[in-house]
This record gives sequence, C-alpha cells and structure tokens, in this order.
Amino acid sequence: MLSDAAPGKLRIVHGDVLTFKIEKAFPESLKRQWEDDPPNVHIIGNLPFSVSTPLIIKWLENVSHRDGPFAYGRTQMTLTFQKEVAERLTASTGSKQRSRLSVMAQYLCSVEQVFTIPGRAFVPKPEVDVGVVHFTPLTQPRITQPFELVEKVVQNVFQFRRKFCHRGLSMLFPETRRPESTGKLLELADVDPTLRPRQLSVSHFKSLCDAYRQMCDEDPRLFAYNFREELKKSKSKFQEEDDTESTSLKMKRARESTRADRNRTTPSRGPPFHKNTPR
Ligand SMILES: C[S@@+](CC[C@H](N)C(=O)[O-])C[C@H]1O[C@@H](n2cnc3c(N)ncnc32)[C@H](O)[C@@H]1O
Repeated sequence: MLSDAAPGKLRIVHGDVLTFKIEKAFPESLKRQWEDDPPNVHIIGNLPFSVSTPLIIKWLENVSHRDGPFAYGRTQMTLTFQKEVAERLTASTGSKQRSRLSVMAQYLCSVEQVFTIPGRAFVPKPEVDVGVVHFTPLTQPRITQPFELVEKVVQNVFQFRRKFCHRGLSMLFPETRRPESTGKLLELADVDPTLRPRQLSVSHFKSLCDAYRQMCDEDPRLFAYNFREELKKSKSKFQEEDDTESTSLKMKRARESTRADRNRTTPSRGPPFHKNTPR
C-alpha cells in the first residue's frame, strides 16, 4: 500500500535485517569516500530489542571493516534500544553504565542518545522505556587495531567489572606467566593497574590494545590463547583424573568386597569335610 502510494520513491523489501545485504540495496552512485561527508544513505530502525543489540555489534564490526552498510562510506544510523542499552552505548568514562558496549561503539563512532520514548507511547506498552541513538562513524577510529583484538581486550577487562582492571587483563595470558605478562602489558601501555574498568577511557583502551598487539607480534601464539579453553581443558583433566581415581577406587573396593565375601563365605561352608566325616 505504502509503495503504491509513492511509485518509484519507496521500495519495500520483506526480509531479515540480520542477513539482508544492504551493500547491494542502493546504487553505486551514492558511494562516498570514507573521509567525505556521510553518504545520502541513512539507516533508521525500530527493531525488537532482541534484534537491535546483536545487530549493532555486527554493524560496528562492519564500520571497522568499512563493509556491509558502510561500503557507501560513513553511513549514519538512528536506532532504538531498550533505554538501559542506549545509556550503555553512550556512557562516558567513569559513569555507572560504562560497559563493553560503550567502548566498542565510541572508538568507532560518535554516539549520541537523541531522546527517550516512554514505554506508554507504544501499543502494546513495553515494560521499559526506549532510547533513540544516533551513530556517525568516525573518519579515524580512536583505536587502530583490528576489531577482533579490540573486542578481546575490552571483553576481558569488563568481565570483572568491579575489580581492578589488571584482574580482567590478566586473563589475556596463559596461567603459567600471567603475573609477569600482565605487568608487562600495563607497563607498556602506561596504565594504572588499580583503575576500575569503568574508569578506563577510550585512550586507555587504545594504549592497552597497542601494547597487547606488540606482545602478540612478539609471540604469535598469544592472540589465539583463550583462558576459557584452558579452564575447560584443566576441568576435563581434573574430571579424567577424578574418573580414573574413582574407577581405581571402585576396582579396589570391588577387590576388597570379593575378598571379604570369600572370607565371609568360607566359614559358612564349614570346615573342609573329610570323606569319612559324616555330614
Ligand atoms: C517494534 S516493531 C516496529 C514496527 C514499525 N517499524 C514501527 O516503527 O512502528 C518491530 C518490527 O520489526 C520487525 N522485525 C523483527 N525481527 C526482524 C528481523 N530480523 N528483520 C526485519 N524485521 C524484523 C517486526 O516484524 C516488527 O514489525
């Protein structure tokens, strides 16, 4: 109905925004250089919250690779989120809402919460208020390391959000050399180990990512290290040891009970009888 009312001006595509190839949806002529003003392509979305949060992570990665919707240049986005998520996306250093999402969004984009829509404005009324957030990709990202590396550092720091930042950072390194490597990282980055994750600015994260990159270049196996896998391996090793121990314990118990059985049954059979002994 809408596209009939605006012939040639409106095209409605029925599809899944998570898989739709926006980079093929508009004419090539709309493409701009990255450093130019944003192109005449604007993404506006009011999606379910279960879609908008994974989508913004995917789109931030696209910003860093300059592909997907950002093949046209610095495509701007205006999207709705649950108010708390909107606050996390825009949270400044030191604020209570400061999180992984704040750093990942702000190192790549200028992010602004434009307004809040009260839940009562919707039918049916959602449980929460809605935040409208505007993103413009930066001409120069504030951290120049690969997205995957930044994501790994930021994620490790924020997994212990109430502890000092050295706690989360230490998990970037294998257990056997955790204290020395964490010390080296913090020294190279010149970051105070007793800062809490939410006190770290984007430039702190830049220094940490640059230092971690230097350490990964010195030891090419380091980036692939994942403490969760180490934990899983050592858990399954303990489990195996546990299993072996309980198997040998079971076998020992079985041997003991057979022996006890034998001892218990022998007397019941009575003394070995002699042929001539009357029974
Ligand atoms: C909150 S409603 C918004 C409706 C309308 N756009 C508006 O602003 O009033 C969310 C809409 O997103 C659609 N939707 C849900 N998941 C989607 C997905 N993966 N891809 C595209 N649309 C989706 C739903 O069908 C629903 O129409």
